[in-house]
Amino acid sequence: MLTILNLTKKFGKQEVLKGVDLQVKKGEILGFVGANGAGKTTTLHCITGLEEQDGGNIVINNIPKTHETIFKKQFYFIPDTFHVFKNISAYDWIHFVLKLYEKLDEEKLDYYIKAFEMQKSIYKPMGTYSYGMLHKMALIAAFTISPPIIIMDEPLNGLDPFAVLVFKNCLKDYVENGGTVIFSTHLLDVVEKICESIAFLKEGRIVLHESVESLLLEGNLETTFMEIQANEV
Ligand SMILES: Nc1ncnc2c1ncn2[C@@H]1O[C@H](COP(=O)(O)OP(=O)(O)OP(=O)(O)O)[C@@H](O)[C@H]1O
Repeated sequence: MLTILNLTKKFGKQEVLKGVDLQVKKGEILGFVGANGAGKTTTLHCITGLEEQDGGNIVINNIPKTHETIFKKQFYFIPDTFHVFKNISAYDWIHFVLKLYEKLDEEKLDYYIKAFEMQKSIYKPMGTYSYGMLHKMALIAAFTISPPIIIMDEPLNGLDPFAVLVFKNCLKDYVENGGTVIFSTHLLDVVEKICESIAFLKEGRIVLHESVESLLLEGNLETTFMEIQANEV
């Protein structure tokens, strides 16, 4: 579903991505982990076009990133920071996004608004929203669109325990219906519970991409993380 080959990116003289190679299969939920500053957000921004890559190829659902218009409809990206239109209601914003994706489905939208218990606040201006509410708004848009792949940068930040549970259930349904997910996180217990696989990014390269099940046979994810950090690349 997602193929990244030899992705490179520099900021000034700093080589942040040194040749990222990653394949995510259809139906996979991939936890994307790495130390602070490893380059996770940069990788996600290169995939989604928020940052221009220096080199490498990115293909989603057999469509190369160079076919920009159609490529952008293959994914929905939830960033870790939101650029908010302060006076626009979340409801209007979601409608706008759904129309862009040509996926306006009122019934499905209502379903997710109710699932995340946003019935009361969805008509309020986004400028009045808390960080967690903005995350829920983005999740409602993502699940309503149900694109081939949902890409998320630390999606659980700001979510209360109820919203986390709803998120997990929606994710399960989405994947059972053919969706694919990649999300960055520092929460290894979440990866353990909901991801099929995990990819470790270290110093600009993927150093391990394995099924969670097989890693758990060898130990816990925390130990694996610590060992990877301690080893030479
Ligand atoms: N716009 C930018 N300009 C200059 N340097 C940047 C920029 N964005 C990121 N960097 C640098 O690139 C490196 C990787 O940053 P990135 O945000 O991708 O890491 P991360 O793995 O997502 O980190 P964290 O887990 O802390 O969120 C860091 O050293 C960061 O300072």
